[in-house]
Amino acid sequence: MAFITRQNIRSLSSSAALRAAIKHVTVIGGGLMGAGIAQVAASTGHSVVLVDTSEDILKKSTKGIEASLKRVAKKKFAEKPEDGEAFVQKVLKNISTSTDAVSVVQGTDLVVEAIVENLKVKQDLFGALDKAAPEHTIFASNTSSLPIADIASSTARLDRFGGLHFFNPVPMMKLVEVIKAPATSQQTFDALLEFSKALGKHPVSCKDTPGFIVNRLLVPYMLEAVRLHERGHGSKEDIDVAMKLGAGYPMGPFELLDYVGLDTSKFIIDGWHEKDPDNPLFAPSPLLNKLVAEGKLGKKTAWVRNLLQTQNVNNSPENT
Ligand SMILES: CCCCCCCCCCCCC[C@H](O)CC(=O)SCCNC(=O)CCNC(=O)[C@H](O)C(C)(C)COP(=O)(O)OP(=O)(O)OC[C@H]1O[C@@H](n2cnc3c(N)ncnc32)[C@H](O)[C@@H]1OP(=O)(O)O
Ligand SMILES: NC(=O)c1ccc[n+]([C@@H]2O[C@H](COP(=O)([O-])OP(=O)(O)OC[C@H]3O[C@@H](n4cnc5c(N)ncnc54)[C@H](O)[C@@H]3O)[C@@H](O)[C@H]2O)c1
Repeated sequence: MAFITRQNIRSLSSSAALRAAIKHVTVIGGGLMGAGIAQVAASTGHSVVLVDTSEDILKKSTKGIEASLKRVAKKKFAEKPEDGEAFVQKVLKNISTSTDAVSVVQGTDLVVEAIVENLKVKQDLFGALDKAAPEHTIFASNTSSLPIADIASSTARLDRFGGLHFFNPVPMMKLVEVIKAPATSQQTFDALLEFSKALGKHPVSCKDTPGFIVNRLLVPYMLEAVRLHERGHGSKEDIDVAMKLGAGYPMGPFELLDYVGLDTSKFIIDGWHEKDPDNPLFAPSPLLNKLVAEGKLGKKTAWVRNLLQTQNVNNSPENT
């Protein structure tokens, strides 16, 4: 039987407090991933504040969440559509929005960051939030490819910082990679595992290594598909069909690239190329660079185009 000391009572109670505490979640970034994370957290009874840089973006995010919730409700409440509508309204009530991350983190238990895949931008954000958030608040990044320890280095809460890597589309994909950086405390890691389970997801434990588990395998596969096509060894369509019918993947690599977003994919490989410049797999792709420069980002381009039209910012032909 273990002796109960003042110290382990303190650590047990703070561990329980961390676990019990995640009720209020701030999701930063209302794009593809942030909107999905906010939706799933709100659907599982968490109170969520979704933050982005403009009211217009937040309006689009909320509309996207409502549309996705309706798809979920249609299936879940097939027999009683009126219960489905009540479910959608109840979940939406759990979500509020803001353009001021620093002020909203003052009342939050967990921050999940899902902004652009750029180390400096993420560090700046967390550096500012660290000064405003309460002691107990856990910070987590949804980064696809950046080391969690590098992002956390702009804060003074290395023990309360981890990775929560969700998959796209968040409402459908069951996996969450929970990343324990060298300084992440066991309490924080456990709290993130518990939170993932509370969302109805299946967490796996990851070390803070490049690409964690999924992207360490997926990114080289997708890059190899692009290289295969660049060598003229297969059309995009044939490669997609081959991987769907031959390997049983739900989407081919080009379809998935389009779904993930070409900008995010470019950020990922540019970052890996910088770290491993002699690896030909990570060499820049002129085609990818051209498409991103033209604002052709894949499936989300339609979303961005709608947004620009709403804002009436730029309807020039190169943006259409
Ligand atoms: C040289 C330069 C090249 C650069 C290459 C570098 C590449 C690097 C890229 C790495 C990217 C990493 C990104 C990230 O870190 C990790 C990821 O997220 S990877 C992506 C993981 N996701 C997938 O692999 C998705 C695979 N696809 C699927 O599982 C399915 O296709 C789907 C998305 C679930 C859709 O299913 P389908 O059957 O195809 O289509 P349906 O439309 O019929 O949908 C089925 C069912 O699902 C419901 N549904 C779908 N989406 C949503 C949603 N958003 N919300 C709610 N519900 C949804 C839909 O209603 C259907 O329901 P049903 O009708 O069946 O009741
Ligand atoms: N796209 C994917 O399939 C996928 C999957 C898993 C993880 N991720 C990771 O999730 C993160 C977000 O990816 P995404 O696809 O949702 O990108 P996205 O471009 O769809 O959305 C990013 C959002 O963040 C907002 N934003 C940027 N800077 C901000 C700031 N300082 N404060 C508040 N909001 C800000 C943007 O306005 C945008 O709405 C990235 O780190 C990406 O690597 C992406």
